[in-house]
Amino acid sequence: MKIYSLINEFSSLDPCVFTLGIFDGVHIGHQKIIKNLILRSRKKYCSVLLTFHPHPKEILNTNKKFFYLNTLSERIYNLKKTGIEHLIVHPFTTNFSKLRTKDFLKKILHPKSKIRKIITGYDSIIGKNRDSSYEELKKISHKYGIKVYKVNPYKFQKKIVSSTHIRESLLLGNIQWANRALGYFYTLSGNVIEGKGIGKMINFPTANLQIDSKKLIPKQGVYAVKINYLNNMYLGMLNIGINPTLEKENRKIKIEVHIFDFFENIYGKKIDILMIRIIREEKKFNSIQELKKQICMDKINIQKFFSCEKKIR
Ligand SMILES: Cc1cc2nc3c(=O)[nH]c(=O)nc-3n(C[C@H](O)[C@H](O)[C@H](O)COP(=O)(O)O)c2cc1C
Ligand SMILES: Nc1ncnc2c1ncn2[C@@H]1O[C@H](COP(=O)(O)OP(=O)(O)O)[C@@H](O)[C@H]1O
Repeated sequence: MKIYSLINEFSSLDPCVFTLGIFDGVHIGHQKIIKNLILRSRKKYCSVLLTFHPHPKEILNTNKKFFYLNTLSERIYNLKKTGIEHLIVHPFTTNFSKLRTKDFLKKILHPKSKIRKIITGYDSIIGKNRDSSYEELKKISHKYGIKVYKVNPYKFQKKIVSSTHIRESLLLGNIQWANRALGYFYTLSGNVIEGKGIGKMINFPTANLQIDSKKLIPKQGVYAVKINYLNNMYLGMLNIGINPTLEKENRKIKIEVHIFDFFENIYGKKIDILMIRIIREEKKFNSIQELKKQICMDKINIQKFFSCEKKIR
């Protein structure tokens, strides 16, 4: 896959099929659009996907911090896996957002453009006047003999799959719905940093994860997870929270994982935590012994859950 960092950098030499959107998460709805793109491009045309970064909500709603399902490199990685040939990651700026749909489309659709077909999601056109953008797109495309195909929204359990719904589900701890909508396990990746060293003292060492500050952290609580370390998969339990039992002042959210049957020192190493399901809320215990007892119970429950999961498969 070839990557371009500006629309102008991309000048297709071959006729192409084109789609555009933000694609945060590259979920099953996005995947449906991309499959359609590749299907319609097969053999005859090259496939081109135009995306934007940062997310428009991050640039336009500055009063509310925006969190991503995918970091940019994760998004690029997920898009690469779909098999598209050309990816344009154009910067999204306030100025760019002021561009009227018509003017934006003229930038990419003109008599010399090699675009032959455009695939769009049910709401994936951007531009200042977003509401009328689909009609505008059809009108302008028609003028240049470009065909426009609209892909219907993907629904799962009667709910439209959208990045916004997936973000909401993760914040509510509904990891299963989010995973089904994503088509893969929601993953927190980063390097292992030092904590307080209490984990080892209670026989539950926990690798503390430092993640990208813009990555969405699911609801606080204890989770059954899988861990990818050096391409080996382990089972484990994750706590997302403020450690109210031991931490009196620091309210910063910590992400820490105890990996089952694992004994290595992995400070500074990269791990990926694949979220499977929430087990319980984080609680404040009266003593470290009570906390330890609960973590022992968590281990039993999570191992039981994983052994049932294996039997089903
Ligand atoms: C599976 C699991 C569940 C946990 N549940 C709680 C909890 O309910 N309440 C709490 O205060 N801390 C909880 N913790 C966090 C522990 O307090 C924490 O792992 C311990 O303080 C070690 O921290 P350290 O890595 O900084 O040494 C949990 C940790 C794990 C791994
Ligand atoms: N099973 C395990 N799960 C997680 N980390 C482990 C495990 N075994 C050894 N470790 C190592 O121990 C460290 C965690 O020990 P801990 O006492 O909780 O210290 P810290 O507070 O610095 O995280 C991890 O960062 C990792 O290097």
